[in-house]
Amino acid sequence: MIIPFRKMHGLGNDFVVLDARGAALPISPARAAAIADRRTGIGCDQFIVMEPGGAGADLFMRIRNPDGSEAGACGNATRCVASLAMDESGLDGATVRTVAGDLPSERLPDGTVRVDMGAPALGWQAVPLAREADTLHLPLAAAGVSDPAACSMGNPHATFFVPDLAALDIARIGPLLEHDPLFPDRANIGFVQVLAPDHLRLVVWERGAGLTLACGSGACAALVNAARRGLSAREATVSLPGGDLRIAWRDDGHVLMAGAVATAFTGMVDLDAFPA
Ligand SMILES: N[C@@H](CCC[C@H](N)C(=O)O)C(=O)O
Repeated sequence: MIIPFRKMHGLGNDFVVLDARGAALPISPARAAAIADRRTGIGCDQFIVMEPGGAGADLFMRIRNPDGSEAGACGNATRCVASLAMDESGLDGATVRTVAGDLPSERLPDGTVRVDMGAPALGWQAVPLAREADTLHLPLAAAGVSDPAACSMGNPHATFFVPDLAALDIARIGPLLEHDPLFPDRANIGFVQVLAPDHLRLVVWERGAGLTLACGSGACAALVNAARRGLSAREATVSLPGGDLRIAWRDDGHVLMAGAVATAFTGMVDLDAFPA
């Protein structure tokens, strides 16, 4: 079965996007993982399938990591597929339905796309954690880092605050922390250096994906956790290796994320060339 795909990205956090709105596609976790693999497939940080949205949504977005696991949220992919939906409708707004909820997006005058990621969940059961703990100060540490804060943005995040990101070996400690028994569903692990109350520098070790150039939900979690700790304002620029996101934690609890999106290229993929 040969079908078209799009390669999209938000700040270098890249996605293979398939369109299953017209007809269901035979995508197993193994097939998604093989296509997402940069050595054997097209390669991407997340494998995205657009499905029919149903009433009240422009489309449903299914998210898989390169290890085949399904994720509840992907902020950058949400902005990418919302941008596609807006291109199709000619409107400046679109709602993307995910397993974690409906996410309204809008195109801003400067061409960037802003998504309302909803309210973070701050309770330990919601993250989720394996046992009761204060999500503002998790009992968790690894070489050079300790005392993270956690929240869910529809997916689990822990955020460490460090004086110098360059001093960390994130490729070594990231996987250890992702798989810590405190996280029954594993977790995305963010490392934040506070540059100013309105400017955070962030690197994320993503669950099921590893180091990425940007993680939208991780940027939201970083701002939420920094603000909860009194380390930042409720609105800040979050600088990631791939570029900047503007994050605002509104007084009504919703977190807004704005940034660039792009289509890198389009092509055709033979699904039968990958494991069923
Ligand atoms: N890149 C994403 C997050 C993708 C999912 C994550 N790895 C998970 O497993 O929760 C983003 O932009 O939010």
